[in-house]
Amino acid sequence: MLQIKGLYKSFSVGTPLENRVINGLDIDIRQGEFATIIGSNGAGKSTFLNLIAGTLDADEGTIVLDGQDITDVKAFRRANNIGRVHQDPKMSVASSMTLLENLSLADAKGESLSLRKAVSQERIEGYRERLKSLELGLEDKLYTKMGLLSGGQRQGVALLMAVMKRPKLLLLDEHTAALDPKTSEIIMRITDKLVEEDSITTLMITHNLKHAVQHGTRLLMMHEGKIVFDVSGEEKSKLTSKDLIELFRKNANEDAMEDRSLLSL
Ligand SMILES: Nc1ncnc2c1ncn2[C@@H]1O[C@H](COP(=O)(O)OP(=O)(O)OP(=O)(O)O)[C@@H](O)[C@H]1O
Repeated sequence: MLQIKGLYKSFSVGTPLENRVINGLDIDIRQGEFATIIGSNGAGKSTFLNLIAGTLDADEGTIVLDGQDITDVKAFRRANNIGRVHQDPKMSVASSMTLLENLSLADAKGESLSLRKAVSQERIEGYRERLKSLELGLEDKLYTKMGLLSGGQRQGVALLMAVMKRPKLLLLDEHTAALDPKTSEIIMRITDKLVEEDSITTLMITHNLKHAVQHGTRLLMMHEGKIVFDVSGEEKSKLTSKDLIELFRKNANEDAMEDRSLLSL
C-alpha cells in the first residue's frame, strides 16, 4: 500500500547547522496495517509524516501510495487520499467555523466547487448519527463554533473529518498528546473504531508507550532518521512497555532514555 525507498531529508544544507533528519529510510506498509511509531525527540518522526503528506519535499527517495508514485505530487493533491490529524486541533479543524461547516468542508474534499452539493437535511442527519457514535456529546452541537468545544471533542471531530472520505492512508501525529489521560483514552478508543470500520491503513506517532503497544497491528521505532525496530502480528501483541524501554536502551543513545517517552508509560 505505502512503499518508501531510500528516503533522505536534511535541513540547513551547506551551513554549520546542517541537520540530516531522515537518513535512507525504507519501509513497506501493507493495506489495512495500523502502525504505531515511537522514537526519541528529534528522531525524525514528524518529518517522516510531513514527507509522506507532501508538506515537505524529500531530497532523495520515492514514495508510492497504492501503486502511484506520489513523490512529486503536491500536498493539496495528496490530501485527497491522505487524512491527517495533528497534535494541535487548530491545524486539523477551522476553529472559527461551526462543527457543521467543518464537517461539510471535509465532506466536499476533492470535489470541484461547481459539483459541491448543498448541505441537505439528510446529510445533516447523517453527520448527527456519525457524531453520536463518537459518544462525545457532539450530536447537539452542530451549530457550535469548533473553538468552543473541548480539546477531546475537537480531536474527535478532527478524526471524523480525516476519515470522512475514506482516505487510503491516515496519518496521526501525536493526536492525543495535548489531552488529559482520560480524554486521551477516549480518543484512542474512537481512533481504533474509525480505523477498523474502514480498514484504513494508518501511521500513528505517539510518545505514549502504552498506546504504542496496546493499539495497532505493527510497531516501528525510529532513531536518527531510520527505522531501527519493526514488529507486527503476534510478536507485537506480546510486546510490553518495559520491552520498549529495553529496546530504547539497545537501539537509541542514552539521551533517548531521558526524554518524555518515559513519562508516558
Ligand atoms: N521545517 C524544518 N526546518 C528545519 N529543521 C526542522 C524542520 N522540521 C524539523 N526540523 C528538525 O528536524 C529534527 C527532527 O524533527 P522531527 O520533528 O521530525 O522529530 P520528531 O521525532 O518528530 O521529534 P519530537 O518527538 O520531538 O516531535 C529536529 O532537529 C528539528 O528541529
